[in-house]
Amino acid sequence: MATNADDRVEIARTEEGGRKGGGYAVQIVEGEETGGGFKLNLEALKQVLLHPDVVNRPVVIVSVAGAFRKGKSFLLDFMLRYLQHSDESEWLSNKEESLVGFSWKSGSRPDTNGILMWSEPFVRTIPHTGEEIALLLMDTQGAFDTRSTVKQNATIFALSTMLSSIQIYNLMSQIQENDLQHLQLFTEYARLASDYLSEKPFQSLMFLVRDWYHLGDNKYGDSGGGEYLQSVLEVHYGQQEELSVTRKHIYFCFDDIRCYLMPHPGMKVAVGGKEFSGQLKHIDEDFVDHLKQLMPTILDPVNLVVKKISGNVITGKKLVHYVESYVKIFQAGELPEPKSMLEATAEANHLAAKDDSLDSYKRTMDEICGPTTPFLNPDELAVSHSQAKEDSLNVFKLIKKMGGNIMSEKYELLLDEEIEKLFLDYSKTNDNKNIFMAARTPAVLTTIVVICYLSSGVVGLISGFLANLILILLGVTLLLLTVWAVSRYTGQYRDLASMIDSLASFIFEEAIYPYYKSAITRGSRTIMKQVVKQRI
Ligand SMILES: Nc1nc2c(ncn2[C@@H]2O[C@H](COP(=O)(O)OP(=O)(O)OP(=O)(O)O)[C@@H](O)[C@H]2O)c(=O)[nH]1
Ligand SMILES: [Mg+2]
Repeated sequence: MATNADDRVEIARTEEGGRKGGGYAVQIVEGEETGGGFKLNLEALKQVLLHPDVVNRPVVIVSVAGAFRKGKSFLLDFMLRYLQHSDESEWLSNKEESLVGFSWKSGSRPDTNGILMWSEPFVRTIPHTGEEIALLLMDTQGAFDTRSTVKQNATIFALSTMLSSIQIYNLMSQIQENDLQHLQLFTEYARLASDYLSEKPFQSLMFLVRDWYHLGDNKYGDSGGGEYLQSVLEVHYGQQEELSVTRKHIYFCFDDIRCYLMPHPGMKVAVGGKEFSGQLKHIDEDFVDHLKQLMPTILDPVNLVVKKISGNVITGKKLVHYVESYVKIFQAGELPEPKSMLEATAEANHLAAKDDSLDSYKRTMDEICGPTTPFLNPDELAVSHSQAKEDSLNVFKLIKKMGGNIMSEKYELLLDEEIEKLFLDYSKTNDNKNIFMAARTPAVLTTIVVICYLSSGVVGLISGFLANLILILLGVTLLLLTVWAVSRYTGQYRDLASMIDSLASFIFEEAIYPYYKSAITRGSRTIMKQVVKQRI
């Protein structure tokens, strides 16, 4: 029973046998076969949410999510049957009827793809407010199947949590710590996407534990579930921080959290087979009895929770816009990539190793050229840097890390880059300690002032205009020198002082230093010639 819209199973509209209504599963979100993405089927979404019974009515959306192959769609089809019967005593009376609606199947291969909604809404009246609402059912792709990435699983779970007002977290046998961790990861992803970081973002959550065996601990049903949930989600003094953080996060995310413990449905249901198509005659009585109790616990109008976003009641029409914008957020690639446990641990290992190695480099370099040490010859500094870098890379290699060579190479490159950046800072600090370097700007500017002053006198004999120009240059240079001195003294206008430093460096490198060098060379040549002459 595939769930593609092309070969969907349709329930023909009927008023007979106590069952009223029909419909079929509509694919709202479709997972892509390759590339790991998914796409929104806007027309299908509008078909459900702009249905005349839904468009202007507040909606209640009941979603079932959780790991794959755990009877989610099977359960939803019982919800459908319950909702399509007006008489509660009758809905489970036909023992031969096949279970139809959302596609379900036995076997080990995943079935449901993306997110589906039932095409027909159920209009109900909330007793205490008298409000008429449209109830919609939502089926989701099972998480952790062999074809989906962590991101796809997180996206499907997050989207169904963001869109539903009652999320049923379907689990097998018990609630395990990894189930809570996944719920934390997925709801955190949903919280990021919905931007509701400071308020309770989601409404009702029900842990539905299938195949509950531990009757000695807790009884089946709502009250047994409540006690069990309390023991699992308890936050107490002395609890390890990691465990209490997960629990606090879950409590924070939902307005209301419940749990229901379901009995095993019997081997015919669990194993499946050709003659089993969901008929009640093959299902254990205990399970059927609890279906009778579970359905009103979730679907009785007294227990329905109207969909609200930021405190505002959401109608079908409004929900279309929310779905569109939520899907865009997930597709835009702006959210951080959710990681598998191994990936996250390996990344944390590598980050810690990189930080330790960087610290080792900093310690060595601080000893050699830290703020309290005197100026060091730049060539010697470069040699010390190479040695410290090599030692630091060795520290990184020696630390045991999870994640393999490819990840290590990536972080080694990062470490290398960060060390080189640090070296630039160390070089700059070292240069600043050189008093000749520090005096370069005032020396260059004073030289220009003196040259201008002397040359203006000589040039004044030939041209008054040129002499005036030189005096203007002298004035400007004096002004720059004053600004530079004030900035260096007061620590203000540092950008301006840096610009003057750069200008002075440029003049020194391009105009003064070449003359100075050639003068020195010429001078030494003359001295050498005189020495040679004297010797001859
Ligand atoms: N053990 C056990 N099996 C169940 C239960 N309910 C349904 N099943 C069986 O589980 C199998 C899978 O049912 P589905 O409803 O297709 O499961 P699903 O979680 O929707 O699976 P995916 O769509 O692949 O995620 C079927 O063989 C059902 O008969 C249950 O409560 N306990
Ligand atoms: Mg399914």
